[in-house]
Amino acid sequence: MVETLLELRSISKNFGAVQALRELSLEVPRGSLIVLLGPAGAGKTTTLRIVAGLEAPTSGEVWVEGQNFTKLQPNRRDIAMIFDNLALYPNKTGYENVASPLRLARMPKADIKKRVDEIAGLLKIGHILGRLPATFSGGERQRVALGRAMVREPRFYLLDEPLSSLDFMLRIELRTELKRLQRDLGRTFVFATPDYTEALALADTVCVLLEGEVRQIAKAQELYDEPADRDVARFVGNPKINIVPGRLSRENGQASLTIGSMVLPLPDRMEHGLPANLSEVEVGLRPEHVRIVASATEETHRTGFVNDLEPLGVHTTVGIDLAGINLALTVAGVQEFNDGDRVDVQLDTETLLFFDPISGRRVGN
Ligand SMILES: Nc1ncnc2c1ncn2[C@@H]1O[C@H](COP(=O)(O)OP(=O)(O)OP(=O)(O)O)[C@@H](O)[C@H]1O
Repeated sequence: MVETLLELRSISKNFGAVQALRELSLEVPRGSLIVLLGPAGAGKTTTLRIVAGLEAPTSGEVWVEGQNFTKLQPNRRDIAMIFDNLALYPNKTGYENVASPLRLARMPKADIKKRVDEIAGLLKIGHILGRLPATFSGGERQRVALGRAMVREPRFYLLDEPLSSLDFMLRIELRTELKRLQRDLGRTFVFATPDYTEALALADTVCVLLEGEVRQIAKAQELYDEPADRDVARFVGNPKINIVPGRLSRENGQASLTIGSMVLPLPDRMEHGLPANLSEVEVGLRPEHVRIVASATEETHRTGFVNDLEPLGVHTTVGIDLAGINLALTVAGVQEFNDGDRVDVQLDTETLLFFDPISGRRVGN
């Protein structure tokens, strides 16, 4: 069994009238990479600061390796917190920057060299270690800073949007390296980000924080396929999921779904698990689940009209009016459409998501 390294037990945090966290519970197994995913203001930084001891929870407890850390001084926790704007010593070489935490800890020189070389190899910074930071590119600077943070071996690492100031390509490259570093060295990471694709690329497990509450803890793909509620469904995925009102009905054993002026037969499998007393629902359709077809020939085919177009390079988002409702769909490549063009589409009724319109919780299988 994998040991739980960090456990947050029902953490709440109020800043005056603002409730930043509400009964947040989370377990982090040793050697794992957990992503805290949430938009700005969701409470990610507050959570990390509470774990690091920089902020006290209003209620709840922080347990590390089976000990109650809630009231322990930050400097006695032996937890590293890594931010986005990591600073380097400008008048020390790359090597001295990376080595500095080990020198402070009075590690023997030969051991320091071994550790720095290992980290430098993993971060591909061996060739710049002899230079001063002023000569580094942005990416090199961030790599050296990460090297300095990773050279020590604290209990675990808290990373607060550590890549957010880097440009897109560099961010993608460094996140892959961070993941490899974490795996190869067997370290434990709690990584906060507002970016779902980053979570997808990095995480073993994702904890979705919305408005200070844990809404779902799951594998990244599961958040996409089986979101716990409407808000998670909306937050995860780009372009955004279509969520439209619908009505379920059952006649002669056949379930159907009415959206706008359209009635769609539902596969038997879909009906299973939908509460029998629920007729008004909200229906979630991922943009890729609405497909353009050559002509409307089957029961699940419908005709709509283009009312919006957004070319995004590898794909184009096309807005259509379908039976009085607006839906966004994605098509590969750059597509030539004009406003008002007629398009025939197929709705993938197998993959529809249903939400209770009042609670927002997902219902059905
Ligand atoms: N010291 C503070 N005093 C008052 N309110 C605070 C304080 N720190 C955080 N908050 C509030 O708590 C909530 C959560 O903030 P937090 O910084 O944890 O969010 P976040 O998810 O990290 O967002 P971001 O991605 O913008 O950093 C916000 O509403 C914020 O305004």
